[in-house]
Amino acid sequence: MSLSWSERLAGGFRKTSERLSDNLAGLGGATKLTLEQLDEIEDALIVSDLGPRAAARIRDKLAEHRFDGAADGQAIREQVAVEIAEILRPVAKPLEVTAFPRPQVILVIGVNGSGKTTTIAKMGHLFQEDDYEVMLAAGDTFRAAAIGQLKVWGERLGVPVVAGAEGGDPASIVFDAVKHATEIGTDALIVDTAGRLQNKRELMDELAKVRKVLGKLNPEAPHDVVLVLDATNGQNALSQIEVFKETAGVTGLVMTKLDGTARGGVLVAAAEQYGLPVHAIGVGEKMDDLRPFDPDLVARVIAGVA
Ligand SMILES: Nc1nc2c(ncn2[C@@H]2O[C@H](COP(=O)(O)OP(=O)(O)OP(=O)(O)O)[C@@H](O)[C@H]2O)c(=O)[nH]1
Repeated sequence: MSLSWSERLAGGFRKTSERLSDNLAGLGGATKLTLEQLDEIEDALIVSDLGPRAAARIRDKLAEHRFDGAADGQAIREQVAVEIAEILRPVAKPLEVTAFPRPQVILVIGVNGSGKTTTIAKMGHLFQEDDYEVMLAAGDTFRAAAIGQLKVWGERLGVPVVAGAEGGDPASIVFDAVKHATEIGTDALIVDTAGRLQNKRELMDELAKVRKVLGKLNPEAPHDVVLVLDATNGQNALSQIEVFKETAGVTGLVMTKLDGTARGGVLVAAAEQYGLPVHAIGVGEKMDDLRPFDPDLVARVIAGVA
């Protein structure tokens, strides 16, 4: 039996929400929380991957809160959901196609295996649902398999894929793709990049070259630099944001693999620490498994009150 969207989402945040619920159980009693209870809640939030900054902020808000009647575990979790939503709401921004002239050029970066290629296909599918014309570019020329994989997704979506040979120059592929997309009036051009972190200098040089070439055709491009993060990496996701922000000028995030054994709480830590837009979240390997990020639902799932 296939699981619903929110059931899968609950899976991805289970580690976070169960830990939080276990640690909040048995708390409460008065209309105001005691200092000791606030300490316990803050600790529970930290061990649930929300990070020290978000945990401290939520603690401060809870300290001011006067509960309606005696605060039990459920009431505390409800209030935690409200405070998490406050942190997440400002970063929830779907990727919008607004570029004029077309195309909107979206560079997609991320470490190998983060789900980058699959996410590109899923993003393309989301755009198609809104009646946008999509084109893909295989700028990850580092691995032949990556080019092949993108072509397969292109066929499934029924969209053109601009690709070159393995080891080819990504900047020239991107140039061809932008030129072609401009000529035929494609709305969104989504570019796969090698995005390897092993060699920062190489990555920076490659992206700088891609930007330079793009600028010749369209000074506004790339319009977006989207970093794909694997939620199963937990706190590592934060250090990836740090590095890619510096090397690639990330403008927004997509978090994938929020289905299996993810530690989704890290999304709250990322929102609090970096404030980068979260465009969408992925909860599976299929085409329609990427959805715009719903901050209120995610907050309630994390707090265990969804
Ligand atoms: N469970 C789950 N698996 C996913 C999700 N997104 C991607 N995957 C899987 O993760 C694996 C890696 O995905 P890719 O899209 O190939 O990742 P990539 O970052 O392009 O990897 P490279 O091509 O090696 O650089 C694949 O097996 C995908 O099916 C998701 O949201 N949930």
